Amino acid sequence: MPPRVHRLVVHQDAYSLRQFPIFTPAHRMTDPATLKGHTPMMRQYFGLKAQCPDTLLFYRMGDFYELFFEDAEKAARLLGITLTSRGQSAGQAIPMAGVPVQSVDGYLAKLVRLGERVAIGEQMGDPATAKGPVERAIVRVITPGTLIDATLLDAGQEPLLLALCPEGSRCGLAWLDAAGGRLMVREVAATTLADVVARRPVAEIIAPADTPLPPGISPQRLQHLEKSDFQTHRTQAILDRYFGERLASFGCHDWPLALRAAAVLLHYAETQLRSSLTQIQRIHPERAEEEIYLDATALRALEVVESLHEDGPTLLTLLQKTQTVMGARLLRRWLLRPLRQGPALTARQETVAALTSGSGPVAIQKTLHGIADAERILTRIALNRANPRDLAQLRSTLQALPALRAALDTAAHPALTAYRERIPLFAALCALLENALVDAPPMTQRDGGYIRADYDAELDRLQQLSQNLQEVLRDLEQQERQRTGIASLKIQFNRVHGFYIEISRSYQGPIPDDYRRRQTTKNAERYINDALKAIEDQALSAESLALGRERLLFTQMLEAASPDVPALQDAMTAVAELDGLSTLAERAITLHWSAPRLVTESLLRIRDGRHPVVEAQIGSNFVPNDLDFDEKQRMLLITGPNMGGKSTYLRQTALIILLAHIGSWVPASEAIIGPIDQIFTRIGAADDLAGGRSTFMVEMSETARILHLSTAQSLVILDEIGRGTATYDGLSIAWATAEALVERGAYTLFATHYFELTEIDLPGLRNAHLDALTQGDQVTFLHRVESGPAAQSYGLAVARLAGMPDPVVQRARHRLSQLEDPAQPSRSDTLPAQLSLFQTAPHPVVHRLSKIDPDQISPKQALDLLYALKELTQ
Ligand SMILES: Nc1ncnc2c1ncn2[C@@H]1O[C@H](COP(=O)(O)OP(=O)(O)OP(=O)(O)O)[C@@H](O)[C@H]1O
Repeated sequence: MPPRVHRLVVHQDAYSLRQFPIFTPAHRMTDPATLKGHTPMMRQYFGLKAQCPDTLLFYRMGDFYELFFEDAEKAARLLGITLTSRGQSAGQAIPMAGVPVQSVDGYLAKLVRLGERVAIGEQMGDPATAKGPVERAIVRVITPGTLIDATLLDAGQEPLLLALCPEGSRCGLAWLDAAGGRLMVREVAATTLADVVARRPVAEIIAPADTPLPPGISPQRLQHLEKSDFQTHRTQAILDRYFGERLASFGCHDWPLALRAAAVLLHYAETQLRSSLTQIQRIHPERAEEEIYLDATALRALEVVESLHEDGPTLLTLLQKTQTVMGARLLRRWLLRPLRQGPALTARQETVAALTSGSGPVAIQKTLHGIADAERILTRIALNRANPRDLAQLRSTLQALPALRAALDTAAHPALTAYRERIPLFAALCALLENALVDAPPMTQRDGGYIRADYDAELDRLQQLSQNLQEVLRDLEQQERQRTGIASLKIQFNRVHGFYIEISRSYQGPIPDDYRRRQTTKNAERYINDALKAIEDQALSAESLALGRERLLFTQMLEAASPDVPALQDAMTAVAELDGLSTLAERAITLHWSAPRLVTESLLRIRDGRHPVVEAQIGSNFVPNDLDFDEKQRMLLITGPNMGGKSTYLRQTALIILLAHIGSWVPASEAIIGPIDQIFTRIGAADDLAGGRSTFMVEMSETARILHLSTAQSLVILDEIGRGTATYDGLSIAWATAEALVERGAYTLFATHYFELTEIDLPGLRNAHLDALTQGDQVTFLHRVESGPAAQSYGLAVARLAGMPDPVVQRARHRLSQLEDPAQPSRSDTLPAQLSLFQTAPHPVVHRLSKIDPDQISPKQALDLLYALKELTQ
């Protein structure tokens, strides 16, 4: 089936539900011929479904959201809910599945995690007054890339929506973090698009029809839109509506494709959310020349934010001591996008330095405790989707600000005073929230109870009325007991059936004439009479008036907060930065790190460098090592035993450089670092069977990328390349790669088990090895990097250490001595011939058979050969 292409219609007016542009493709069910014979309600359902054909439609019916037809079957499968059927429409039973409105969030969260899109069809009219089915409308479409509700979002994650706008050899990209209110853009050569997309996990992608699926993205995540949606005249109107004249000040006017992507992105998101994205105040251009490029492979191999093993430690988990979730997410963003030397990085370094001096970071950190996830709350306020608890959390955030500012004042350091200026107090808004909201408001407005007593006289009056009712009811109960003589009679209330007079079944006497039956239960009959009905009407109207009044007051509060949203967003950005930076300061002190020196000369000098994550696990047993690269000395070829610490040394160098470029201190006693533009890694064996690439193919394509893209300012880490193929092929590839990188002048750490490579004699290349001691068959790793090549190989000792059976180790030793001793039969007799790329080794039996000529051997020789072949199969 060809992919469905949606069309977005550009609207320039303010948004309202009714005028909202909807995707155009018509659902087959809206065909008048198909609709014939269906009930009015089902016709309404098909009308809504036609607006959002590729979604699961949650159709509100009273206290449930119902799904019908294929949606019901799919939801039943994905959510494990019961599939039933509802009456008949057009002569057929309608498959149906439903979820209670009260618990819908959990189900939505699950569907969104599975990458599904859900349309919410709400009841808009009053069921009591509606003729025919009550009016319904799609109030929003929930998609994985446009989440803003706290219940659907993981606090630590930032689901991103990405728009692509390719044209010729270039492509514009725009990412939206809808909940955080951030929009980032970039423009790249089409050849690097796949890399740039892979670097940042995205929840959903939109692109013009025919755009191929970027690698690693599941087809379900990609939405194709009409190409015309990306045309400049349409996109410009959207940008004008959002940013007007300010657009020119964002510094991305020279990126027309990125701006078009941004516009389509905004329009797509507002179409799903059915609201203008007023939380988006600006566009952040991401310029390649400002950042250190670390591709997805390097991020994975270095275990920066995700471990290669389930729940394993990462650099992020080591750093993640932030006080707020905003700070936690920011730290993650910093790690994914390290900065090159420049004012932004210098400012972070200066703040971290300021926070490590004086009374240390703890004074600031203590004041951050009460601060909630305010940036997401502000988005919900901007979109009119905030709930009472959101406002209470905003209140506690505002209440924490004076102490934070006081702590910044006390620190009296220019770097920190600058932050003080970025965090105003919002005293009026804080006072409003303190006066209006109860201490612990409920999550939803549904049942009221979130506005403080004494805040509004009218609300107090209405609430008084409904509370007095308790007394009135008690009086009536007393009266009725006396009048009827039924001692067990009770007057009660429940939400479904309202007020009732309950008479237990144990009472067998006559029931008063004015009692009308309301409900029968197992143990009792429930009645109502005129007196109780009058009280009920009064109560319900007082209650609904009070609820309405609370809603009105809440809306007024949101309106009062709205003008402060942009300034509050800026303040929260400053708070998140302070949290991130004070965490880096705390880590620097606790983990005994030192401030790196970023210099403009071409050099890398590390004294006593450590791998921060390995050190966190083994503590003082970690052996620090140095590294010295300068203008002349650019490559280190590292040999040494398995388990000696080669990979650890390689990775720690990359991590130290990464940490230095997020503004952090580093695990070394000294680090002097010249300009770095990119970090590349080729580590470990990973295949990509789903992508149709073998281990060796992955290894070669990663190496090829490094050879194409690295420069004299790049750090390149190569861990045993060439292993995945025949020895001589692998060795030759490793050799040629090493030579190419030396010529390129990239800072290269090259770990290898090919001792032959230590013979390369080129200026700029130096040999080093990881030290180990052997005694008999025992090997002790010293984990110290020493200069010169390793003296011997320790493979067999390590194999024994790993528990290989003794006979196998013995046999290997024997084989090794044969291979190493030139007097022994030549290699070509004992080993199959060297294999070239992509060939597989023939089985020894085949090898032996290929050498004989059956016409030339006697029956006796044939029998001997048969026995020999049999033995080879053992
Ligand atoms: N500097 C060090 N100090 C203390 N222990 C270390 C150090 N470096 C590595 N180790 C320990 O040695 C183990 C093996 O290290 P690593 O994986 O770096 O070895 P390797 O030489 O790359 O091995 P192989 O060649 O088999 O890949 C690590 O898991 C760690 O526990």
